[in-house]
Amino acid sequence: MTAAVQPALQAEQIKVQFGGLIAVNGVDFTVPKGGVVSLIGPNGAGKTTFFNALTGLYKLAAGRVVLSGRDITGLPPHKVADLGMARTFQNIRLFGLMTAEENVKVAMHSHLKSGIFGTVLRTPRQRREERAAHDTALELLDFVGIGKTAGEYARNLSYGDQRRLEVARALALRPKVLLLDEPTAGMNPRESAQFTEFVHRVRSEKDLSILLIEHDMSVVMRVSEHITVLDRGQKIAEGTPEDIRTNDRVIEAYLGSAAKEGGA
Ligand SMILES: Nc1ncnc2c1ncn2[C@@H]1O[C@H](COP(=O)(O)OP(=O)(O)OP(=O)(O)O)[C@@H](O)[C@H]1O
Repeated sequence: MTAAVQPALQAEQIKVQFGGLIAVNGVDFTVPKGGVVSLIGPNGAGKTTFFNALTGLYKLAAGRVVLSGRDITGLPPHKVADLGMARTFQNIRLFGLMTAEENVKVAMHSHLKSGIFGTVLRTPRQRREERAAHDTALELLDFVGIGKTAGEYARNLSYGDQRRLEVARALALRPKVLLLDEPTAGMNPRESAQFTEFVHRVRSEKDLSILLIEHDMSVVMRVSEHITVLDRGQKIAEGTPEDIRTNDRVIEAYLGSAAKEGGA
């Protein structure tokens, strides 16, 4: 018998509580190695709270998070990022008055060796690292398709390019798992259509696993191999895009008439 491949991320019985409100209640969730999986559900279902619980931003009331076989439950967000889980945010969080290149370089800091004194004193080692960081930042910007914007202020980039920059910044952490929170929000239809191909290219060329929260059903159905549906903090369904599209409970809670009409 062959051993099962270890999942990239495993969350067991996740529970998050805000005072009397249980925002996520006993959710089990797995991101297979190399997979692209999505989390969907109506507004307030608990999707972002679940992301925040996985990445250490919120304290768990119960449950366990395992990243590539390592228990990361209760670790702070920077530690979780160092161990290989990077994310983007629903509301873009870039440094608007820094250039695209600088935004990526800031994220690379945890991988640089010379630290703050090297930065002040500019030792030869620090200069070498700076050159390497510059090259890597440009490579990542090229990779996400915005190489030409390296010297521009982040706040001057188009919405779609800002989203790409967020992905470049997350990739600078060299993650094993990439979490994207509503990555196509604000994108125009052409950008959203290109996004599916982009996600698959990131997954295969950067050799990682991707978990996304996404409201645009045409994107979800095209991009995902597996979908989990939350409603009021609980998992109500999971399966392939086809399973989800035809699941009565999901249609009732979330997809509504759009799915019945084949529009989702
Ligand atoms: N920091 C917080 N403090 C208190 N309640 C919160 C907090 N964050 C979220 N909630 C509540 O938890 C529930 C789940 O919210 P969450 O934002 O996770 O849903 P969501 O599925 O991401 O929704 P959306 O699709 O609108 O982003 C909601 O009832 C919300 O009001």
